[in-house]
Amino acid sequence: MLPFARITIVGLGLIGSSLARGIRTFTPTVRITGYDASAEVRETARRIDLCDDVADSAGAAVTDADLVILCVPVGMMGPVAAELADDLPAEAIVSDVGSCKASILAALRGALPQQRIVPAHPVAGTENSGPEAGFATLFRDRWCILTPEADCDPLAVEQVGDFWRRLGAQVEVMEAAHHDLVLAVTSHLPHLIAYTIVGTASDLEDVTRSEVIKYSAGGFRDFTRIAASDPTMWRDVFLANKDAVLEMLQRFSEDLSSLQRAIRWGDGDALFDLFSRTRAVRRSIIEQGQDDAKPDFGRSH
Ligand SMILES: NC(=O)C1=CN([C@@H]2O[C@H](COP(=O)(O)OP(=O)(O)OC[C@H]3O[C@@H](n4cnc5c(N)ncnc54)[C@H](O)[C@@H]3O)[C@@H](O)[C@H]2O)C=CC1
Ligand SMILES: O=C(O)C(=O)Cc1ccc(O)cc1
Repeated sequence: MLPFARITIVGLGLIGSSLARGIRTFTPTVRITGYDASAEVRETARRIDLCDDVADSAGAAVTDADLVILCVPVGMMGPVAAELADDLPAEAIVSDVGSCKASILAALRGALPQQRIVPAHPVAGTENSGPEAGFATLFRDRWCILTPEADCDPLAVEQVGDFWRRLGAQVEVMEAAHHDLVLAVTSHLPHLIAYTIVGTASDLEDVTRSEVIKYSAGGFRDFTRIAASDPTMWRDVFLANKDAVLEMLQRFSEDLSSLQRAIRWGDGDALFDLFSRTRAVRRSIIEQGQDDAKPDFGRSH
């Protein structure tokens, strides 16, 4: 039996629209209601028939929901939860898809003190945004990490896990603070590095900059894809996961300094040893089937 009959998605961008498409494809009997603060996005959602209903307010979207999934930028999770609180059925489960978890859990709990809340983070995405960027298979063979409070109703956790498995995801349960530390190094720091490198290149004087574009290949090009990610989303992630990101950035800076020293003193062995270790990391990722050979971006939309 399906865990939920009526699902409301708040925020119809990349992740919200991928959820709507995934639900339609893999659990077609589920009734989907959508809401987005942007009238333009609501209009697009209606035009492309993303949901069964598109409501004109957050409250109206949730009145008969079994599951409400918040798919808005991290900094808007608390305000949106407060906006719909009065219209939420007492038995509805509230979830979200935010990229960091501890601050969102605190914000949702503050706005919805009595509600069953099962936060989630699908570790799947692209650099694109908006209702037309999503696709049904985005979550297939990707992790979805659930970070419920210790005293959360186990049935609610099981039902939300069941929901994500039906979209093709592999589900893991973890403490919110631990999630934030792990994702700080595997996702947030890489984005910060990409923003920095592309920013540094674009600060170069005009002539050089045109050469940067002309000869951009391999590594730099890969960084530009990540650095094209949504500015609102990533501003919120860094502000919300400040402590974990600063901790990982400190370690990264120390490691970068030691590489700088190895280059300055011609310590080829140090460089070779590190590059051999990192090559092994890449190979073990590929062996586990989490590689770019089956990327999010290359999937059929
Ligand atoms: N983009 C990615 O690759 C991934 C994003 N996430 C998380 O998913 C969430 C959504 O990200 P995307 O879908 O990529 O962003 P997006 O920018 O494509 O969509 C966000 C949508 O939320 C709407 N919105 C903003 N404030 C709102 C409010 N107060 N009420 C209702 N709607 C509102 C916007 O109008 C927009 O349509 C973020 O929390 C992000 O951290 C999680 C995994 C991957
Ligand atoms: O586009 C990429 O390379 C990503 O890393 C996608 C992504 C962005 C944010 C997340 O919280 C999870 C996945």
